[in-house]
Amino acid sequence: MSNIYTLREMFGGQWSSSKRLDGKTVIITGANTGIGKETARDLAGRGARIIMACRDLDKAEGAQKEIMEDSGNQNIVIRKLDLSDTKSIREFAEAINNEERAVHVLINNAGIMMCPYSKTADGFEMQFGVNHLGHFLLTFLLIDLLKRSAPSRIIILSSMAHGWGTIALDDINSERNYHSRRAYGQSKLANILFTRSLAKKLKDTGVTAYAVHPGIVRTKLKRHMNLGLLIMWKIVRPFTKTPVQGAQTTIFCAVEPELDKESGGYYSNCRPSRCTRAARDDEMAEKLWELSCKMLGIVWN
Ligand SMILES: NC(=O)c1ccc[n+]([C@@H]2O[C@H](COP(=O)([O-])OP(=O)(O)OC[C@H]3O[C@@H](n4cnc5c(N)ncnc54)[C@H](O)[C@@H]3O)[C@@H](O)[C@H]2O)c1
Repeated sequence: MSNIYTLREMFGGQWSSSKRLDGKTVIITGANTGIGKETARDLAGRGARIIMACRDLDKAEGAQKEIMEDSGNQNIVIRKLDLSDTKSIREFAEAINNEERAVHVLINNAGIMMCPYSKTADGFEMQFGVNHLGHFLLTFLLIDLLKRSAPSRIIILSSMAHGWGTIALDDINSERNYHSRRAYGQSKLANILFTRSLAKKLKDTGVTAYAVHPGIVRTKLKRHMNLGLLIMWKIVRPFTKTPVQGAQTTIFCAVEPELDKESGGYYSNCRPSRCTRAARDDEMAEKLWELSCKMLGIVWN
């Protein structure tokens, strides 16, 4: 990685704000566990209508009940969304477009990390397919509603692991060259490049976009980590964040009024952070945009 992160950037960071979100609607993907669930709990406590976009409805129901009890907010709904299947994404977006008058915050949170090679229902490499392409399509399908709801925000969970990857434009689905750690890095790099392109294309629409590194957080995300990384994880564990701490930068990007004036940046510990040179490559961001549209068979200028 070409970046050096300070200890505070990697492990620290607290932020607090009493800002309310009454009357606002927030969609959070992967809201039944980890960072997504804690984000949902916090924003529910601020009065927002929360749409939990989840793959596993049984797990989501447990989380919904818990969030309702904790926040006293009954305006928490679950909708089925499997980001590894474009049919499911289209069905989810169609329901939202038919049922919701407005969406003020879209939080593209769901993710998988370092899984063995597999493909989505549409034949895309799984990490790129779920972490980037699935959210790219979801954002595309909701963008008109987000524009009509402006001021509105799109928050995309990336990672400091974006430094592990490059975008393999010609070889994105290949099993032959698959490397689980690099593929995760590639998908998280794509998250930042997508955020940058979104900010440019949405200029003057009232819709702003932010990429987030949540820190190193104690969630189930690490289930596919290899031995080397698991040993490293054990060493740094005392310095890692709880899911509540890990949710703070997402919450900051969702509610901080000052961020109305910014778009396209990368945030960690509730402030702008450094990303790698590859993540600031606007030419690559444009190529990735074109590739994503081509793979998904959509036109989005
Ligand atoms: N935990 C960390 O240390 C860390 C560090 C950097 C970035 N992140 C990012 O934060 C985000 C949240 O991760 P987390 O740590 O809370 O992990 P987690 O495993 O606890 O939660 C991930 C969520 O994504 C959902 N998901 C996975 N595949 C899905 C699919 N096909 N369709 C719909 N939902 C799907 C899961 O069901 C789960 O709810 C991810 O994007 C991750 O890359 C996490």
